[in-house]
Amino acid sequence: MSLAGRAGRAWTREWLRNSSSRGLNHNASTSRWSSHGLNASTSRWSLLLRTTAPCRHRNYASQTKPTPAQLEARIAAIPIERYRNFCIVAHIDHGKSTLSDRLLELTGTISASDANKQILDKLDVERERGITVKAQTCTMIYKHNGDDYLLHLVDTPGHVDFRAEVTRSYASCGGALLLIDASQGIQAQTVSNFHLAFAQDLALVPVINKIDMPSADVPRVLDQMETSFELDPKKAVLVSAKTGKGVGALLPAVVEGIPHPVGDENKPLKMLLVDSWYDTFKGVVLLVRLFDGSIKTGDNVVSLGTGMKYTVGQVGIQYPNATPQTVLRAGQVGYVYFNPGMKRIQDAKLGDTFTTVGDEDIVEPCPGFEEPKPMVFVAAFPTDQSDYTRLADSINQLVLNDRSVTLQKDFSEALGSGWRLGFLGSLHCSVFQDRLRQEHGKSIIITEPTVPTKIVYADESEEVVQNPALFPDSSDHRIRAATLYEPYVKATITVPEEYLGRVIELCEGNRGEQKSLEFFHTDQVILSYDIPASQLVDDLFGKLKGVSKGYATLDYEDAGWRQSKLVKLQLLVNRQPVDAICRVIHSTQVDRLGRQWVTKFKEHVDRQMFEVVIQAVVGNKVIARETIKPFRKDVLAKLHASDITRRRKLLEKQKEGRKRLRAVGNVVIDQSAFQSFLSK
Ligand SMILES: Nc1nc2c(ncn2[C@@H]2O[C@H](COP(=O)(O)OP(=O)(O)OP(=O)(O)O)[C@@H](O)[C@H]2O)c(=O)[nH]1
Repeated sequence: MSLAGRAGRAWTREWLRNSSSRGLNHNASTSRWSSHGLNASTSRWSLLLRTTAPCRHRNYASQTKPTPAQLEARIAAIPIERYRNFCIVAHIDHGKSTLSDRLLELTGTISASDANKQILDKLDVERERGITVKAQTCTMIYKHNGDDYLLHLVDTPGHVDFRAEVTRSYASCGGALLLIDASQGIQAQTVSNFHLAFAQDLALVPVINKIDMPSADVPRVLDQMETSFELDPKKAVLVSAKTGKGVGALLPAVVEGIPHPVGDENKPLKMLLVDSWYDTFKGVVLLVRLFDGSIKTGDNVVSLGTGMKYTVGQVGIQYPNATPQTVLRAGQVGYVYFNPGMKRIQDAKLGDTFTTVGDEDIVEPCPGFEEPKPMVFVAAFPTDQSDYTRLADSINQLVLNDRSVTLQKDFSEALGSGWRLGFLGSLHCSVFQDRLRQEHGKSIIITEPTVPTKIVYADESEEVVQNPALFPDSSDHRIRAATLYEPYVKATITVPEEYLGRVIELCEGNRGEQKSLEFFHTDQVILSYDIPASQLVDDLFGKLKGVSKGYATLDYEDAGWRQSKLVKLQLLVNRQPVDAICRVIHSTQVDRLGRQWVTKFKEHVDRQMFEVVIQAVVGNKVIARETIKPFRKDVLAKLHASDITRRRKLLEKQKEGRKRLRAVGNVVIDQSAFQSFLSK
């Protein structure tokens, strides 16, 4: 039976609730590009263009781009019945950004030369990695059967860490293009995106992309779509986003298959805050969806969430860059910023509703979005403490534009002052790390990613510990009577049957618990596992790719806390804990990790004038130990054998030196040792 049929709407809605409770909410944004001196709104769209090869064989005639005055007049003449708000959702790399680019060209919103200019202008983490981390939006005008249609397109990120971007995009859309790669077929994120859209009653237009590839197998994908999602194969649009083949049929399918938004321009303003980003000159810019009413420069509006009042400075649309408009109307998606500008990104609460001052009591707020919940934590320290301020400035700048990153000051005996940062997932964390490393090179130390732990004490009080160094020691009597919990995820894995055995072995080896296994095509399997989040963070995705020759795909959602046998593993150097090297892990992993730590740390510590003992311990129990023999400086080499007094004096001095260092436990370890140890 199909996924849709089997699961049913109730199940899917439950799935949606769970996935939104994960609170993924990435907002990597534009000032990142602004820091390179780029215009914020121009750069937002650049992500759409970054992976796009110039279209050499267009199979469609693109429409011409109107002047700003023509644009405004044309938009004003379009009734809400001819609006279509839609997004493109797909598994990672199935071609969303490339297809979006083709649609922009087709509607005359960009020209090939615009695209090339932007491609040349941009250099950023997403482009280097070829992934989208941020939903990008754009308005287009499309002439269909003689009438203008106002289309609002959202290109969503494919990677699971940025799912909140997709969830939020759905709030401003009436439908979605569900894009599937003709050679790969349905993959993990196709399944989860389908469920998300299905649960929100969104109209779906199935699109099969990459039909130009020699390995494309369209009948197979059509069959998968029908059996798994009960989608009518006859409704699928077959395209090559790369060559442009078939793309001309897509927008008629959007106009006919996706319903127009519902709203009344004459009612009081009801405006949902979908996204926001920081601009150095304008302050916080809001991406909004108008449900009712209209908004224009000079209007006084109020946030129903915070009660704060603002005067509108400018309204406009992304076309594809910020294009001012006189007015935004019910059903439209556009941007708004205030004058004076909103200063703090925290004041822009995603999911908040705005209305006109005076209408607060008559407008019902929209349901809103869940707050983001960080899942992966790392600590960052400057290698040289004199770099602290410089590093603080750039971390603050990055966090200002990515509200889903949490930031706290941290201090480590070993590494000095630094910060503890929380992220939505491993990719989110590594994109941020890359960004910091690009700017600071070897002058930054970043600790291994960890997940939080929940402690429920005997008196039923609870504590969530994000920094393992602050996890109570086993000598603390309260922890001995406490119950410990670790976060779990529900992982959905798709894999060809031939790798099934190895994937199951990997999941079980990572403490996974199988929930279901089903074939969704003759040789394709969907597996569902409950897995500890700590295992996921420990590069489960990379390992999965390894055992399946790159064919397995993974998607996950928060599955809450589970009771677990956790212990705190610490690294001691001459009996002093090295607080930067400390983990709360499952008891079964202690021996392996303990041995690994001491062996690896030994490699990075130079011999000293005294013996250095490296231990991995759980409480008082030593799990593994390594010793670095003292470096016996041959102070006597040059002395004549008969000079006994001088010989004794020198030996005494050397012994004294060793004793002093040992006595204070002050093993001098070069920071680069931590850097080499902590970098994988
Ligand atoms: N042969 C072929 N390649 C394509 C086609 N569409 C996209 N690609 C290629 O597939 C790769 C991924 O395309 P993107 O548009 O970045 O995919 P995406 O889904 O936006 O990626 P994420 O946003 O990171 O999930 C790029 O190398 C594209 O050039 C197509 O129709 N045919």
